[in-house]
Amino acid sequence: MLIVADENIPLLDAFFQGFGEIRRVPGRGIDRSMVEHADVLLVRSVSQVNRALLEGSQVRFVGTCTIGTDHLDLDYLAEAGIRWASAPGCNARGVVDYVLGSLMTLAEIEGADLAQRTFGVIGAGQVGGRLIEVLKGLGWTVKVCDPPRQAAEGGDYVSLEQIVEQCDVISLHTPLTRDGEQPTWHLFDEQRLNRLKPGTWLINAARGPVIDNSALREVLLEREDLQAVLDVWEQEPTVDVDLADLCVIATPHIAGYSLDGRQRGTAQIYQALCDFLGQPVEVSLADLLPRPWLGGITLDADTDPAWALAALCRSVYDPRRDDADFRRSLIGTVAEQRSAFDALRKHYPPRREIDSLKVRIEGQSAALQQIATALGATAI
Ligand SMILES: NC(=O)c1ccc[n+]([C@@H]2O[C@H](COP(=O)([O-])OP(=O)(O)OC[C@H]3O[C@@H](n4cnc5c(N)ncnc54)[C@H](O)[C@@H]3O)[C@@H](O)[C@H]2O)c1
Ligand SMILES: O=C(O)[C@H](O)[C@H](O)COP(=O)(O)O
Repeated sequence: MLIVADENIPLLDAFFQGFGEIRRVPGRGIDRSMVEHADVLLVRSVSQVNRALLEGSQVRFVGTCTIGTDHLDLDYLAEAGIRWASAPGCNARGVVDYVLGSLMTLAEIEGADLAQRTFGVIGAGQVGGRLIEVLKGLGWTVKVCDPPRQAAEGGDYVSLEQIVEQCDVISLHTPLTRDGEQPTWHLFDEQRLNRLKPGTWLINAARGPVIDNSALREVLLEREDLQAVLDVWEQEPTVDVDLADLCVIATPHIAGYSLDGRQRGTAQIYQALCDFLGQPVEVSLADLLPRPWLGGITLDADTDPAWALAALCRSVYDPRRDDADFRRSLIGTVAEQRSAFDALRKHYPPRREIDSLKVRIEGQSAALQQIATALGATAI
């Protein structure tokens, strides 16, 4: 069996060498000649998987080691009888850590009390759902907009307009969709961006085109009260440098790049391939994932809760370094910037998720206990 795989998928040998030959290819430059003799194609979000790539090939299984599936032409895969799998939720915690780290930075820059802000989460799936749990666990006010979920299950949801009118912080966690009843392409267009409350913080770690990037650039130029955090870009790896300059935090699509999340994505696709081939699952991620790096943090019961929250979040992930690295890369020609975007992602320094953090509180403090529990840290 020939497996053609994006060279940036971690643990390829550990999970897939038992199936046959693994041929590594550059994900962004993948073409027909590279896949025509493959039985299995393993990709990440930078490969467009469609008729143009696969027609005439012998590929029977496509696995994307990512949450997002907008780079797969699912209609074509169904029509061609090609089985596909993604890795739902694999790096959701990493994205939550990114949003939390960004909030700590925004609060510091703006001198804001996060507990006094109203949070709006758009999309309550794997990422948004976990984020909502953390924000509510911290005792903060959260409004949620997810029309598809609302239609399917009912529940305590608000409209997009209510989010725009009532929330001080808006975090986007929808898939990128262009069709259907609730398309998310340019969900935040010029009109909607202009209606944001004064002083709104807008965070996008979903997919770039969920916000009309040109409109956002113009609105940010006009309205200095707004603050934007962007991890994803409409034309990535090409970045609108003027827009990046106007953002408080700008990063090269690394929100979900925790070591745990990336390895979990590979493990999920390995399991899906075993299922497709009717083979037993023999390799376990638990045997491969490094032990947590941060043994534990001890907080004295008198620690100021706001300080403790920022310290815990930042001990896990602080986006300021990624922001600085990214801004340094936004020089030279567009071609140089595009390859720098990919290089920052390819050589991304490993980081762990907050789930692996252990917290011990010396003495009794309900406030600190609430923070540790909300973050998902393990009590020791
Ligand atoms: N930046 C990163 O590194 C990174 C990492 C992981 C995931 N992502 C992206 O984050 C997004 C969310 O991922 P997820 O795993 O939570 O997806 P998910 O499919 O689990 O959840 C998405 C939710 O959005 C809802 N939704 C769909 N259309 C909507 C609309 N018009 N308005 C409001 N809600 C809508 C769905 O009903 C669903 O509940 C995806 O775009 C994914 O590709 C980015
Ligand atoms: O969809 C996802 O899982 C994320 O956006 C993922 O982090 C993208 O990473 P890439 O596949 O581009 O390496």
